[in-house]
Formats: sequence, structure tokens, C-alpha cells
Amino acid sequence: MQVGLWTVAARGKTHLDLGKDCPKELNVAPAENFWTTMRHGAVRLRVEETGPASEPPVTAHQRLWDSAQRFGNHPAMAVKRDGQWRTTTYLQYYQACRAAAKSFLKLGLDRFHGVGILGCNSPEWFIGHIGAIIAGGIPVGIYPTSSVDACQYVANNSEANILVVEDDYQLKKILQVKDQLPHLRAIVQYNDDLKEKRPNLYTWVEFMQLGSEIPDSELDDIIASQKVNQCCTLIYTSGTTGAPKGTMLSHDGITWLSKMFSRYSGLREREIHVSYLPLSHLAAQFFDIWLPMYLGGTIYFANKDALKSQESLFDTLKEVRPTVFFGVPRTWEKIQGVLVEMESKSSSMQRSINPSAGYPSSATNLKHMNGTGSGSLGFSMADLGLDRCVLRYTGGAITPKDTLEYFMGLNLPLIEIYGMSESSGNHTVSLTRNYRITSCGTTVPGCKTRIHMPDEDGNGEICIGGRHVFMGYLNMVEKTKEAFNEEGWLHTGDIGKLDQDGFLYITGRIKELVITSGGKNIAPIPIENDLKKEVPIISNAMLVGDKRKFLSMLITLKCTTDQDTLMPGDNLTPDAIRFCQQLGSRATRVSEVVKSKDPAIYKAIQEGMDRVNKRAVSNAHRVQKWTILERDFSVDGGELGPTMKMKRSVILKKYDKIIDEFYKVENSLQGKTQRSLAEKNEDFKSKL
Ligand SMILES: Nc1ncnc2c1ncn2[C@@H]1O[C@H](COP(=O)(O)OP(=O)(O)OP(=O)(O)O)[C@@H](O)[C@H]1O
Repeated sequence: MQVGLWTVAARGKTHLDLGKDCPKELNVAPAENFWTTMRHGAVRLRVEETGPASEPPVTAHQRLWDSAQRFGNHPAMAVKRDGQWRTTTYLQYYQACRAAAKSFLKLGLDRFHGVGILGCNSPEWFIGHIGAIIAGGIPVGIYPTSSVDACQYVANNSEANILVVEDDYQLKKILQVKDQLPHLRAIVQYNDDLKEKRPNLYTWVEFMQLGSEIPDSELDDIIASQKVNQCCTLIYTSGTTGAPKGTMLSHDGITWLSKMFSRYSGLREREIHVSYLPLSHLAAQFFDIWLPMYLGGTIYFANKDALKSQESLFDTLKEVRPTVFFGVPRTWEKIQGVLVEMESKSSSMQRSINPSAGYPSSATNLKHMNGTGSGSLGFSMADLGLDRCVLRYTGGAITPKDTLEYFMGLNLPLIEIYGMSESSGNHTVSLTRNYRITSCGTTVPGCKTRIHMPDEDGNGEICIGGRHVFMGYLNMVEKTKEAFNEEGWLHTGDIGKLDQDGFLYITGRIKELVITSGGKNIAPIPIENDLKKEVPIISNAMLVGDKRKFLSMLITLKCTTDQDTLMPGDNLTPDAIRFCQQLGSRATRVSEVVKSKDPAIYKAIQEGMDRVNKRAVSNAHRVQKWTILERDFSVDGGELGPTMKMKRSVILKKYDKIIDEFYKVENSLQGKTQRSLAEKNEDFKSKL
């Protein structure tokens, strides 16, 4: 039978075994299993006979080549250099990737070996990434914030032959461990001048010329030998739930999902994007590299401090005015904070506030939101550069309901998406025409969702099937086996439910459950978000209680970024100061609040906690003790991952002494909630 360009003998099967005994020209390697842990391994394709999953599989090179044909002189990327935006067209992008690929070959890149890219988002990051793929290597992003040890781990684990580093700061990290990287052959630095010449260290300009003598035919042979069911990219998980794992994604998984998502989500051709989230994370790669490549979008690179300084991000947004924008929930919370701030500063008495919700009424304010002047709210979306942004995506973590409702009130709903590294991109998406608040939307066509062992409310583990499911964790057989069932379904470790129309709701993460010593399973995020909503001065709240007798909480306050270190500073944000003033406190710094145990603030937090505790479903769900930390969590501080989810194990370790105090001292000086009789009884029983 005919499936697209392919003739396949199998009939009546859900998955066509293109991987078995298929002719060479199909670009499919023979494979028996749905998973592998070997860098050169191949997996069975999950192409179906009909429907969206029957699309012909293509390699990454085929996708880029196709885009270069379709979008030739249209800008693929723009970066600001010396105050000017410099663009690269799709044709130039393609040619640059080929040149980089030849240079990688010249430097001795072996098939299926790593090319580590360590630095902030830039055209060189993209070109190094795609160049590595078409040269037959495996690109792997390393977080710019990674410690020397973490860089060494990824470089070693991926058997990297070449490391592409951004600047002297990143170079120094690699030089410290280069003698412990047996596969490393060369280092390329893509920004700044080299401070000193060393053997096998190249500037970007030198690098791009290195391969000029390699014949095109040599590269073309390598490209032609690439198989759609082999590894295209390696993504190291961010480690929010344990040691990073090298997630192998196939060419087909990435190219097929980016096509399906593009068609279904309402994205149009030639959208304008801003790249600012760390590219080592899959969500950023999906939005910045693969979706624009399919649709001919143009990527504008934000300044490298965009993640730490919202002013810097807003500067880029205002200049670029993207038509689509992906933010992790924390980004949207920050934008919400800025809007609320602007609104409160507005002297206009004609604001249209919806008294019941406390949010602007959508009907009256839509025209202002569209960027036509500051209007009655005291701000417009043009002030943020989002006036022509039609698709406002949020995902990567749970978006607080309060934030969803706020933007809904502005008639600018946030479009929730759900995915993970292991799903090559987004598995579900909300649609502007078909939207349910707090749901991550419906499953992308051709992808499959199943709820494993649902409880009476329909909640169970979300399982994912389809061509976009990852190949396996590099060199980790046990972890890979845990992720898959026998039929090749991926167990996500997330808890959720589907409604009758197929809308997915994420309700928890098995991987994050707090299990008290009394054996109670407690999902921390709803409690943490509830408290943040009750007490708006709180920036982060982390529930503690695993293997402990009761729950406690670490709290940080909203503060501004220190201008020198770009780390969370000691100054409270303007809205946090306003919160203090409303309570009669004159505090302007976190340290003042903590050192003086500012009675007004501590009382407000305790009262908020009491309200949260009142709503607790059982005594075990009540938070007994809490404390305010002197410094907010941050990516650089190591407490937050790239999607701003808390790295719980890091925080537990970093603040272990404070936590131990919760459980050591009965009448601690920290905030303490009256313990219920039932809890005391439970304690008593466990002591028997
Ligand atoms: N829209 C969403 N709502 C709620 N949670 C989400 C959403 N999108 C993604 N997530 C969460 O993020 C996870 C995927 O993120 P990622 O692939 O970065 O791995 P991780 O779970 O954060 O951590 P690790 O890197 O340690 O494995 C999902 O499994 C889910 O828990």
C-alpha cells in the first residue's frame, strides 16, 4: 500500500514497521524496538497508515533545505551587533550551517559524537547546532549557568569532540577540565576576541573557514546517510527531579511534531519571534529553532541579560513587537506585576475595574490593549511590545490560575501548552478558538494521550504515544525502561485528567509528590500557589515535608535584581513595598523584614497561611512552620531550572540547616501554626 512516498507491505497495524528491512532510500535504519540507549542506535518508527501520523518522515537537513527553498531571502534571524540589527536570510542560514558542518568535520567530529554548545542565544548557537546535526554529530546545549562540573558531565557523557563556547567566561570553565575530556579535539569561541591563542582553539571566523576545502560531495554523502529514526539532538533534562539525563530525540520526532504543531496551533507563516529562554532547554529549541524553520519565521535575539532583567526583555519586545511569544509562567507573572504596577500608577479615575474579580473588564479595555494609546488603564500592550502578539503561549510549568484570569480579564488569554523534553516539543496546545481556562488544551493531531489508572475523579498518570516520543536516555537502560511500557507509551510522571472533549488538565507531578512520614501523598504546587495568591509579597514558596512528620515551608519575598551581579538583590520590588506600606510597615529591603521579623509582614503571611490551611483537605496537608529566606531563588543561584521550576533537591540541600530547625525545635522562633490535635495524635502514634 502507498503511504505518502513509501510503499509498505504491512496492513491493519497501528504502527507501520518502516524500520524493518526497509530499502535504503527510505532513509530509515532497521530497528526492532521503540527505544534505545545507544548514541548510534535507531528506533522503530511510529508512522501510521492514515491520518496525521502518516506524514512522510524527514531528517533535520531535509527540513532546513526545504525552508531554504521556500523562504530563500526572507530573514531567518536577526541579532543586534554594534547597535544595528543584522539579519541572516534562510538561504544564508542554510549555507552557514553547511559551512559549519564542514568545519566540524575538519576538526575531527566523529559520527554520533557530541558538539557541546555553551553560551547564550545567538545565531552562532543555531548554526553550530544545525551544523553539528548535518555533519552527523549530535548537538547538545549546555546551560550558560552550569558549573564547571556540570559542563564536564555533559561534555563527557555526550563524548563531545568539539565544544562551542560563547566567551572568555565560558572558555575558562572548559579549560579547567579539558584534560579530563578524552574525546575533546577542539574549542570554538563565538563571541569576544580570544584573550590568548592556544592550540585547537578557534575564533568563530576562523572556524567558519576551516572546512572550506572539504568537498561538498563529502558532506552530501554524510547527509544522505542520515536516518530519520536515529538521534538528531541530545537534550539534558534540567535536573528538577534528579541527575540530568541525556534525552535522545530522533529526526522524525522533531520534524514531524514541529509540522503537526504548526498546522494545528494557528501559527502562521513568517511569524516574528523573540529568543530569550535558554536554548539548552527543549521548549526554547522547539519555539525558536524548529517551529520558525517550518513556517519561515524570523527570530530576533534578546540581550543576554533578558532572563534576569525584565527591563532588558521589554526593551527587545518593544523594538521587535513579536507576533508570537512564549513565556514560562514566571515570565507572565512578571508581566502581570508590571501591568498591575502601571495600572496603579495611572492617575486616571476612569479605570474600568471589574469589581468582583479585581481585574480590568475585558470589553471596555480591549481597544487599549491593542496598543492604541494608554487609555483608561494607564498602559497599553504597546508599552510592553506585545501589541501585535496574537499568540501568547505559556507552559513548562503550571501557570497560576490568578495569572490566567488576569490576562483573560484583559481579553488576552494565555495559550497553555504542555510538553516535556521526552516529547520532542509540545504534546498538547490550547487554541484561541477552542479554549478552556486552566487546561493545557487538546492533544496535537497524531499524538496520543492516555490516563493510566485514573482515580474516581479521572486523575491518573499522563501517558504519551506517537512519533514524537523520545528514543531513550543515553547510556541509561534502567531509566529508559522505567519511562516506557511494553507498547512504547511514555510514562510522563505527571498527573492529570482529560475532560469529555479531550482537554487535558495537569493536576500534579508524581515526580514531585511530598510523602510525609505518615505516608500521606501531598502535591506541593497547589498549596504553594495558594499561599502566593493569598500573600502577594511572596515570590517563591517551597513546601517541605518528604519523610517528615508535618509540612513546613520556605518563603522568599519579591525583590529587584542587583544591577551589578544580576542576582536577586535585597531591595523589595515597588509592589512589595506598597504591600508593606498598606500594612503599616516601612520596610523597603528583604533583610529589614527578616532581621526585625517585621511584625506586620509576618502577621500577614501567617494569616494567609491560616486561610490556606483552612482549605486543606486533611490535617496532614496543613503547613505547620515557615520561614522567610534572605535571598530569592534564581537560575544563577541554582534554585530554579530553565523554565523557572524550583529544583527541589537543590533547595533542600542548600537550606538543610534551616529545614532541620523546623523539625528540631518545637517552639521555634520561626512562624508556627497551631498544630491540631489530630496531628499531635498522629505524631504520638508514630512514636509508639
Ligand atoms: N502547561 C503545563 N502545566 C503544568 N506543568 C507543565 C506544563 N508544561 C510542562 N509542565 C511540566 O514540565 C515538565 C517538563 O519539563 P522538562 O522537560 O523541563 O523536565 P522537568 O520535569 O522540568 O525536569 P527534569 O529536567 O528534572 O526532568 C512536565 O513533565 C510537566 O511536569
